[in-house]
Amino acid sequence: MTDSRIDFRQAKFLISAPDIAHLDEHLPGDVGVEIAFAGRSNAGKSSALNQLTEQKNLARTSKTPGRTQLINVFALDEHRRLVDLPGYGFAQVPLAMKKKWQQALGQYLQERACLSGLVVLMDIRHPLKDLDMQMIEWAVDCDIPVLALLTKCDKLAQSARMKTVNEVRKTLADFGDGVKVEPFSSLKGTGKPKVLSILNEWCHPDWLVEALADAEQE
Ligand SMILES: Nc1nc2c(ncn2[C@@H]2O[C@H](COP(=O)(O)OP(=O)(O)OP(=O)(O)O)[C@@H](O)[C@H]2O)c(=O)[nH]1
Repeated sequence: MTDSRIDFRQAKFLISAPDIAHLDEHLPGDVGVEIAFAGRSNAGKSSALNQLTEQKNLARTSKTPGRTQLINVFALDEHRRLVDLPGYGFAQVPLAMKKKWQQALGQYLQERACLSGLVVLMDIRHPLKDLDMQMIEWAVDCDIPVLALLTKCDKLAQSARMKTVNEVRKTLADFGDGVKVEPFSSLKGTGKPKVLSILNEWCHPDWLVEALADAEQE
């Protein structure tokens, strides 16, 4: 079957890269589908990746913000990958180091042709900071679908959670259908089926489904 659901539990660590030149050197090429996870330091990227793949230690989590400093790539299958990007917006690191990570992040986002979907993770208690908005706007400009994931939703009561979700949906509504907003908790698994369904859809762009069907027929 070419259009079956992706089993995200099969994710395997592939490579940690300081920049995309390193990715180009060590991966078969800028081909297939990559889904990237971006967000402010400490937004919960690594925890979300671990929850979505049901692996405790796939991505390294930390109480210390700014821990994810490299582009970490995980293979889902031969054609699809998940990418944990360096966290942005954390002030308390040496400027030179910060510059280097942000450069790697910008370069990945601008140059990686196989980038097929961007998950922008934001702590539900502090959503839509300037850098988050820049990230979302940039992806929309590049026609890349976005999932704004409001993390740590277990920290808010249901009513406060839905209030924030609705406010963020309202703010991002102008961007159209290409931007979705969902609450998520890595701790409780809240929102997981919805997120997996969106990621699964991104993993099946028409061009890839058609190419795989053609290859199967040959
Ligand atoms: N309560 C709660 N805490 C969470 C959740 N997700 C992450 N955390 C906590 O938030 C902190 C940061 O989580 P990480 O997953 O390491 O965040 P990150 O975005 O990968 O961080 P960087 O490495 O700085 O980029 C850790 O202490 C996690 O345990 C969640 O859903 N609920």
